[in-house]
Order: sequence, then C-alpha cells, then structure tokens
Amino acid sequence: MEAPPDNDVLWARSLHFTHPDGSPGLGGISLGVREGEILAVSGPRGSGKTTLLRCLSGQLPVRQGEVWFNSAPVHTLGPAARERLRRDRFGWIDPEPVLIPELNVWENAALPLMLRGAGRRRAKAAALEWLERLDVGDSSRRRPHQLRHAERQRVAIARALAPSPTVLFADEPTAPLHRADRGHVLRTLTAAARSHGITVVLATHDPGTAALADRTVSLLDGRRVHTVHLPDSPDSPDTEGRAACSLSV
Ligand SMILES: Nc1ncnc2c1ncn2[C@@H]1O[C@H](COP(=O)(O)OP(=O)(O)OP(=O)(O)O)[C@@H](O)[C@H]1O
Repeated sequence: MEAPPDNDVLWARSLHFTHPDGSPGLGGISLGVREGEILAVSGPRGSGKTTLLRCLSGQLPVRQGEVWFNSAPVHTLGPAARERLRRDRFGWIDPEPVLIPELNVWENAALPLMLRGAGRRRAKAAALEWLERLDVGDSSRRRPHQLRHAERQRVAIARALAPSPTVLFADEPTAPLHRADRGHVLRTLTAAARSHGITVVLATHDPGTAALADRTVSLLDGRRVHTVHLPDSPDSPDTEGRAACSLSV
C-alpha cells in the first residue's frame, strides 16, 4: 500500500463502488486534492458526484480501491473510526438543509463544534459569527420551521463552516437557493475556505459554480472524463467537431 503524495490532503486510487442493490456507482476513479484547494466535481445528474463525495468522506465504505486522508487509509478504517474522522476533520453540506427541528438556529449551527468537545459559549460564538456572515444572524433564536427553505440552507452552510473542518464536502450546496442568492453564498463559502485554509470538494452540475473552484474534475457514468483539445489540422479546414473531445478513462 503506497501512501499519497505529501501535498495531497485527500487522495483516491482506482476507486470502484457498487450500490447495495447492484447499481453501478463509481468505475475506477483516481484523484488527488491538494491542501487548501477548492476542487469542483462536475458532471450530469447520475454521473456519480454524490457517490464520490460519500466515498471520499468515509460515509460509504470502500471495498475496492483506496482513499487516503493525509496518512490515514480511510478504506481500511472501521465504522467507528470513520465516524470520528467525519466528526473531527470533515464538514458536509447536503443539497437540502437537514436541521434538527427541536433546536433553534444557533444551536443547530453550534452542534458539530459541541460534538467535538467545544464549550457551549465558544460554540455559540462561532455559530453566531457564521450565521451573521451568511445573513441569517437575526434568526438565531428561531426554530428551523420558522425559516424559509433558502434560509435553512444558509444555516446548514454556517453549521458546516463553524468548526473550520480540514475538508469540507459540499454536495450542490446552493441548489435550494434562488439564482440571485447563489453568488453571494458561494462567494462567502469559498472566501471562508480560502481564509481558513479549508480544502473544499464541491459537487455541482452548474458551470458557474464550478468556475469559482481552483480546478474541476468531470465525471460521466462513474468515471473521470478528460477533455482533450485537438490541434487544428492545416490539411483539413473543416475542423467542426474537432476542437475538443472527451475521453472517459
Ligand atoms: N442509494 C442508492 N442506491 C442505488 N443506486 C444509487 C443510489 N444512490 C445513487 N445511485 C445510483 O448511482 C449512480 C450515481 O448517482 P449519484 O447520486 O452519485 O450521481 P450524481 O452525479 O450525484 O447525481 P445528482 O446530480 O442527481 O445528485 C446513479 O446511477 C444513481 O442512480
């Protein structure tokens, strides 16, 4: 077993995944994510973006291939160790806001920090800071059902950022937001990641969202797709359709 390159915080090799019902998920993906990098994972619906993020973050057990987080082989860890890794080092944003209805907004946003052992006062201060940045600070004492859907997603994003995770996995994080809101929330998220050195793996099928990333890897049918730009041929002036083609490898 060969450890990943030093400057990759996350690294996968020949990652295959089949869903329990036999549906194909990933067909042999290798990639590295550098420390502090914002990496977009793009591709059409059903191309495997969510499955890849779940395998990289230890939510799904990897049975074929390798996933490394720094020098930790995630693919060999048991459920309890993967759970600890997720709690202590990773953040996660779902496409839909999943908040605890019995807790108010700041308690929801502070929860991951408290689960990591932070005191209530410090966790509350961090949560309130992020809720303010995401323009939902005024709602900190409300319950989730009193907020609009888009506001709940902002709370979920604040909750993911408050503990400053080493790696933040964001699965279509702005899907529930109105188009006008998306730019602001995405810029807040990416600026926060850059200023706190948080590595981000961002699944999206929106080219505008991917454009905010440092780099994009594209998926199709559970495999990486590489776009190859072919040079124009001087012998063939009709180059229509030759400018770029995609290879699935
Ligand atoms: N829990 C599951 N059980 C069975 N098959 C699944 C499950 N989750 C996803 N799949 C299948 O795995 C493939 C990849 O799905 P995945 O959700 O990872 O793609 P995606 O690119 O994230 O799509 P979307 O943009 O719609 O979220 C699809 O064929 C999908 O139907």
